[in-house]
Amino acid sequence: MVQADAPAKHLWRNPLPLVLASKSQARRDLLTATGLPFECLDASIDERAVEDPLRRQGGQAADIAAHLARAKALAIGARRPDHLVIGADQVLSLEGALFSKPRDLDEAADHLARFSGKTHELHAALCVTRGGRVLFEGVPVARMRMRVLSPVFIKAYIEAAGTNALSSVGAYQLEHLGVHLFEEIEGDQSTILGLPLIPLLAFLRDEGSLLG
Ligand SMILES: Nc1nc2c(ncn2[C@H]2C[C@H](O)[C@@H](COP(=O)(O)OP(=O)(O)OP(=O)(O)O)O2)c(=O)[nH]1
Repeated sequence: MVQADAPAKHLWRNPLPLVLASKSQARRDLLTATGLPFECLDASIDERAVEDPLRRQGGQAADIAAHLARAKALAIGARRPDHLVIGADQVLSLEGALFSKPRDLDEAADHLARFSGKTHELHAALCVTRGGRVLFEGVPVARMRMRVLSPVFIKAYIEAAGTNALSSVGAYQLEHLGVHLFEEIEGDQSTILGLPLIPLLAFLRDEGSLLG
């Protein structure tokens, strides 16, 4: 799918559209908001095969997210060797423990109970490749101070959010009901939603594909 009539196509200097190596609706929506022409392709990599050895070696959240973002971009880059390909990945860390997307609503409730009253970090890795070469990498971090959540609130929140609580690493969608969970947020909204747009657009301007 290439965004047909990209609103910001006049800013785009590259004859080829961007490629987003992702199945994430949040990432697709974020890149759509930039108005740039892009195509979406699901990288479908075996994330466990990348992540598990790194976790066994004591890999940190940022390092694991960076490896996964790079693997996704390179996987799709093999199918689009002339395009700029964007890979992204997000890992949540809380006091050294790493969290992935909850598998079911019970686990989502368990995650929220563990995050309650504490500050967790979202490590949002971004990687841009072309022709098998990594051109840009970065892992911006957002710090999310969650308010103290009662078990009654968590139950009601999970019932209201439903399966949307399973589509993100923190069991919340900040732009929807997730906003009820927080006392304070430090970081860019696009970093929190999983595709850091500010550093991405800065790279694209420096690289010459985007009008500066
Ligand atoms: N709508 C929404 N999504 C969020 C939020 N925070 C994180 N996410 C999403 C973005 C990603 O889809 C997901 C992070 O999981 P991953 O980095 O493993 O990506 P995912 O497997 O979803 O897609 P991908 O690997 O890019 O095909 O969480 C939020 O506040 N709102």
